[in-house]
Amino acid sequence: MEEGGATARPRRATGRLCSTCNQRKAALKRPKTLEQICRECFYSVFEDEIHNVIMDNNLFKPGERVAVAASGGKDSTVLAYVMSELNRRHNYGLDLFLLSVDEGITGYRDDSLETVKRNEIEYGLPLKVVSYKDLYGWTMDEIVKTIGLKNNCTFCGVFRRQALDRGAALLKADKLVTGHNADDIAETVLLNILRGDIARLSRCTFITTGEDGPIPRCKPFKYTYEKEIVMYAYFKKLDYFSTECIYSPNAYRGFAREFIKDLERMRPRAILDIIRSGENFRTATSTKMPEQGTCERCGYISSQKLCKACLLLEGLNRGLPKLGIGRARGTNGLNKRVEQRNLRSERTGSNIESKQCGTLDF
Ligand SMILES: Nc1ncnc2c1ncn2[C@@H]1O[C@H](COP(=O)(O)OP(=O)(O)OP(=O)(O)O)[C@@H](O)[C@H]1O
Repeated sequence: MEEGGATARPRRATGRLCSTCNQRKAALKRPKTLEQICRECFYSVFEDEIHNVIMDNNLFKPGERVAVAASGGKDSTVLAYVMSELNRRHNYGLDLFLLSVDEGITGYRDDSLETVKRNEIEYGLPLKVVSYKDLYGWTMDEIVKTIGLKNNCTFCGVFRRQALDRGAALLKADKLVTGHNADDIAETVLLNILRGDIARLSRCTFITTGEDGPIPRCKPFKYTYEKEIVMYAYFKKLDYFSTECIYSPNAYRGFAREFIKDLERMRPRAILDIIRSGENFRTATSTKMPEQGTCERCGYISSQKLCKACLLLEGLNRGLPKLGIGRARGTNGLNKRVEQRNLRSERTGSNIESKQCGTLDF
């Protein structure tokens, strides 16, 4: 078990009094601020910070139906728990639901869905499960059998994004919330810089996205550190699933993640500062940004004639799985060029995108 990683046990504080209440013994060192703090005060600051983020950003309105994207992992389990606590405590007046996507990964998602089903009962939140098999006709197991491990995260990320929207529509949800945390966002800022992806860089720090699409999605954990989420889940003894996806050998993203963890070890604020840099990033007015339209085939939002999910699906169904892999840089009509380039690489066996990468959109 890696020290300080997402699965690490909290570091114990050393016999001092809690720096917040000055009464109880400190039980941990808060990763975000390095304060020695007792459990009770940790729960309070953790929950209050999330409540303040929700209020300051007007994330919800009373009466809204909110789907919590629940994978069974630590982030979304803590999110479901904290959302239902805050909803009750502060009378948000929200109708909360759990929404899970079954990607069809045997030995991984089937097990984590069992966790979500237990949480459905424990938290009293109705659960809706949508599957890749039903939506697209393919499970990830079948996709990986066809395309191998390379690029499988692209299929999974693109399909999941749309599956969550479709599931939220079935629930008639007004908003979708995901468990993306501060570390995830800092990592995505870095990856978008490394890829020179200006369009995504400029929107990846937004706390709410997709307001012009079918269902806005929000990230209440935008400023919440992963280590604190793990500690919270650990101390509260929440029931979550902690195995890594069996198909995610994403070396490039992993490198960015490790880099951020190293920075955090030296200076915990580094995570917040990377997010702030992303927030303050401005694009030159001369930079051409993609125009949002709808997919000709499925009607889902897309900046191209066909959305990425339809392009990937067409590739799978035509036996040309590399068809939709790679990046169309935003301008209309590029779909065709990406398609032609990928068909060429399909024939020659080379691949234009050597790194595996899931979607960098939240
Ligand atoms: N299969 C899924 N079904 C529903 N929501 C999902 C699913 N996979 C991911 N999500 C949502 O997207 C968020 C980020 O997913 P990611 O794959 O980065 O997982 P993670 O950081 O390990 O989060 P978690 O600990 O919740 O699994 C999750 O917190 C969750 O809200």
